[in-house]
Amino acid sequence: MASLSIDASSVQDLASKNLGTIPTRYIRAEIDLEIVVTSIDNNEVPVIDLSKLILDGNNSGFSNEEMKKLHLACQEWGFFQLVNHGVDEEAMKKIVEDVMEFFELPLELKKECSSEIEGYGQAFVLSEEQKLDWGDMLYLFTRPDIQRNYKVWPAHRPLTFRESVNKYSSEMERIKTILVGLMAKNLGIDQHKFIDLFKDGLQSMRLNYYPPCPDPSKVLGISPHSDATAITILLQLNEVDGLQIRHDGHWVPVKMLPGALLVNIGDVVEILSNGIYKSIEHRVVINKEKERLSVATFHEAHKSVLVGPLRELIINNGGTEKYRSVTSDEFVKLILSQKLDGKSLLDVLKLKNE
Ligand SMILES: O=C(O)CCC(=O)C(=O)O
Ligand SMILES: [Fe+2]
Repeated sequence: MASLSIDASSVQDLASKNLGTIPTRYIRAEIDLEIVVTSIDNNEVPVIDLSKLILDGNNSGFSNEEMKKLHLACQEWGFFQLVNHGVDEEAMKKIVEDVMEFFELPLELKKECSSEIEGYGQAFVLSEEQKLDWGDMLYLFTRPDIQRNYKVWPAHRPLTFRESVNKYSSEMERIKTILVGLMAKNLGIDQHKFIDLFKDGLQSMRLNYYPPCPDPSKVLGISPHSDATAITILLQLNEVDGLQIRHDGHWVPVKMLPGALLVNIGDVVEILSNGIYKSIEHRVVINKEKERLSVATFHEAHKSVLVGPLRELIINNGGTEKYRSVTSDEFVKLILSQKLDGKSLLDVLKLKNE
């Protein structure tokens, strides 16, 4: 999402200039006050082993215990690390290499990918006063194919960029479908119907680059937010951690396991599930010495889906609907207006009848 109106320069470029002081637009006065939990028992993001949840012919490897763990993770954390996910290793390796290569390109070449909504730049820079995130991104619509706007994809280098994104994006689509099927099972609703809600939904990717910062305690890579999608699957490209998630009133740092994917429930699944699953606030903190890179793959529901609690889940919940229903067009409009006035989308849609 290149700047909608104001051109904030590349943070990567800014950071490379060894500035003595950090420009005030990046400095957050409030961060010091927040509590970060480091290593408290039971305060680690759940780890789910997907190989225990795949139904093979005779069901031999299937673990009900792992299913329960998944259900709890979606209810209480809104996040889980996924291991033994079976994503093609070559596809993982190639996306890592090509995204790294993209951000190493000279600024002029990266800027060729700038545009209004998609492309290279920063998220939603709407005013001169707005605090800025310490990070750059390349934001692309990746699926269905017809949504791709190759004008904002790198044209020449990395040479294999299109191929790598295509392969990785189809792997993410496959994993998303498996996961929503498992969630339906856990929610006690029809798996095929639930999977269909997300079939051919928009998939987009946000390639994130967070440069080191000489005073990391004063900046944020991404401000606290919940994802306005259905499901997000995140890949951290190097060993530098930085993601923190809200849990029990604290910020809990995620220690990414090598090769794992991090999955989180977005606002749409929170709403569809009538609040049984939670879309949790998260933010990114910055490292003093090292850059951090990640790829977030966002999966939306199909645009024909009404974003509102599913009838079966209202009934199971004592008949109380917790959110108002909106069409997907209205939902997109709300995302944009909520960015303008800084309100949480979930708060806007929550019904106050409890
Ligand atoms: O880089 C990360 O770890 C998180 C990125 C994120 O939250 C996002 O792109 O929405
Ligand atoms: Fe996010």
